[in-house]
Amino acid sequence: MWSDRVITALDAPDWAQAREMLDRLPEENRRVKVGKQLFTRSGPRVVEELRDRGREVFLDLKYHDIPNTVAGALRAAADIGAWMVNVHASGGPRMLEAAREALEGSEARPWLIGVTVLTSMDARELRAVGVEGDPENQVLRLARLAREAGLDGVVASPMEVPMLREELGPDFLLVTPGVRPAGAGADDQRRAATPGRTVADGADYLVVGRPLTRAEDPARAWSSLIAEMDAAAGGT
Ligand SMILES: O=c1ccn([C@@H]2O[C@H](COP(=O)(O)O)[C@@H](O)[C@H]2O)c(=O)[nH]1
Repeated sequence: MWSDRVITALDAPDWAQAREMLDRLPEENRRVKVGKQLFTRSGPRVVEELRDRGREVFLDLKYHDIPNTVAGALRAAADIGAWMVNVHASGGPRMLEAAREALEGSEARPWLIGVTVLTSMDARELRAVGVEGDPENQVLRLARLAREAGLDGVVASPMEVPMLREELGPDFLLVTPGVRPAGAGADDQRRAATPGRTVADGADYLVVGRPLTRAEDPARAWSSLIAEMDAAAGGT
């Protein structure tokens, strides 16, 4: 079902406004993402409220710290019932391995995903933090690290999906923010593509925020997103 492949980013200032966002979207939108702003303001009860409403929660806190600290945070994320969690792959192999080990034996183990290069960054910005070359090379390097450490997949932009599929095979999860319907503004995203292209290229999950949550009619925006995904996959 295409609806299960969309993760809606509930980027709201607090739970009351996140709930309003959710209420304007169809019930079939089962997968949602809680990020730093909402979690920092309203805390773990947001995950509980969303689960009570039948939603699966990608807890997008992008942990990036020493191995021991990341491991502890991930155990806490699993305890509160996150369905998907993530860490920055640039935290390095020992941190990634500690992350994987921390989740072993969790009652309901969340998917563990590595963030590669933020979709807001282009080659110029990467250079500013000391990484030469184009984002694709760095994405591949970090995705390989994530896979070697036993993570389930990576966050990357839609533009890297064909390359990652070819290099890492069909079973490694590709989670893609930076999705923009044709004609929509890119906002602060720099490596973006349309939902149709993202699906046709083989992404597993599309993370979509503002194009849905800031649409005048979020339910209509949802329907056209799903229709575009369906058409791109040949109506399967
Ligand atoms: O590289 C990344 C990693 C995470 N994100 C998050 O995804 C959503 C995208 O929201 P839009 O409104 O559709 O741009 C947002 O919550 C980011 O924190 C990302 O964009 N890029």
